[in-house]
Amino acid sequence: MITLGTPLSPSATRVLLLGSGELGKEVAIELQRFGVEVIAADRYADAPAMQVAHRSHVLDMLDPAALRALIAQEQPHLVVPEIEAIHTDTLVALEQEGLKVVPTARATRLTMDREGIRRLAAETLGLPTSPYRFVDTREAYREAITAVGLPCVVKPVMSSSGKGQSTVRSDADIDAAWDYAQTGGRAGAGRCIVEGFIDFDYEITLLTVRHAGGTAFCAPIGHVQIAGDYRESWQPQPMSPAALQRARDVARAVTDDLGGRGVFGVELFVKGDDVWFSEVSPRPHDTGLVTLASQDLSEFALHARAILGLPIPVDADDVVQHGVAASCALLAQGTGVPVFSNIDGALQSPDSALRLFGKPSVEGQRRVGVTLARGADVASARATAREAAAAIAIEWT
Ligand SMILES: Nc1ncnc2c1ncn2[C@@H]1O[C@H](COP(=O)(O)OP(=O)(O)OP(=O)(O)O)[C@@H](O)[C@H]1O
Ligand SMILES: NCC(=O)N[C@@H]1O[C@H](COP(=O)([O-])[O-])[C@@H](O)[C@H]1O
Ligand SMILES: [Mg+2]
Repeated sequence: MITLGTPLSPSATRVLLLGSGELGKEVAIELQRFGVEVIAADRYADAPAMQVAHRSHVLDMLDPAALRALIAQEQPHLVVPEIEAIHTDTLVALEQEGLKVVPTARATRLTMDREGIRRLAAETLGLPTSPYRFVDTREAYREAITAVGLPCVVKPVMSSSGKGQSTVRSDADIDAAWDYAQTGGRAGAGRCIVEGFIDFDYEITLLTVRHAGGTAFCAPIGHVQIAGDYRESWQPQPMSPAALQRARDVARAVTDDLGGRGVFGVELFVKGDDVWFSEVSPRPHDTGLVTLASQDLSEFALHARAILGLPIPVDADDVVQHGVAASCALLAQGTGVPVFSNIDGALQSPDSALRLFGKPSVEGQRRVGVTLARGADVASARATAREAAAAIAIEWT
């Protein structure tokens, strides 16, 4: 029997979000709907999830002392990591003292660092991945490129949304890719992965939910990435039965090993019936924003239910899906505080929807919203979502 308290009272069920971006915002909303007391933390003030939380904290979550102090102060019943910029060894230590981390502190530590999850998947679980090397110096990096071959993909071990990531296609790209990896990650200069390029037909995110009643799968989500960052996603991605079965087998192997409860975004490359494991988020995934339109319980609602130990309605092992839907990231390019216009134009189609994240400012390029659309097929849902995003004009104040 699950009990939930009343927020802001001594009986409250307190959840601390470590990371308060757009994904955390939707998780916070779903937790609020259950009357959970939500505490949001991030590196900057007025982050999206902070705007819908009961209270918030600004800190460097990579600083072990600051992270420990926050957890000591808030005494959360659950800690929900939301971004790849957390001192996870502190979470591992605190879990030993009784803290509950979603899905587990070990899963958070392994997936926070590309080396942990890659070695687990490829070397311990024996799953197919791209060939790879980890490097700390420019010299080792050059040797790794020779060993792995061109084209290859270079990424800081601690990064996300393509930050610090480049594809090296010719010798001329080699030095710039190293320099960007040293400056563009979420945790400063340091170790990188060099991955052989997989020439896939398409890539998917397989949202996998570990919940009180077992493991459930959402329909596969197809997506397009540019410079390592998601631009469009759709669900379901058509797949051969063999490829879908392999994808589920890989997702089950990885998530069984990581353990705990919650949504996992298992990223896979597919060519014909072959499937390669790429990486996994032990939490809702940006490409899974499409589930805000395609599923009765979005990936955020599923995460909230799963981490609270609540039931997930499934049909066999499948999460119910309404039909074809798509999402398109709204990117802002500029400096300052964005103002959005022609929202009415963007929402002309009865099949479209919009989420503006409320990020307080932009410097350079930043994802600030997403459009959602349903459609008769993938092509029309994508077109509607793209048109809605393109209709929005951004000005700066
Ligand atoms: N080895 C590879 N071969 C081919 N394409 C790749 C490879 N590695 C990455 N990519 C492309 O770059 C995208 C982003 O890579 P990856 O998921 O590792 O980065 P990320 O920064 O962790 O992104 P996110 O946090 O958004 O998932 C992939 O979805 C894929 O399109
Ligand atoms: N691919 C991972 C991903 O999409 N993470 C989402 O982006 C936010 C950071 O955005 P920001 O860089 O604009 O602050 C994170 O907090 C999370 O919500
Ligand atoms: Mg990824």
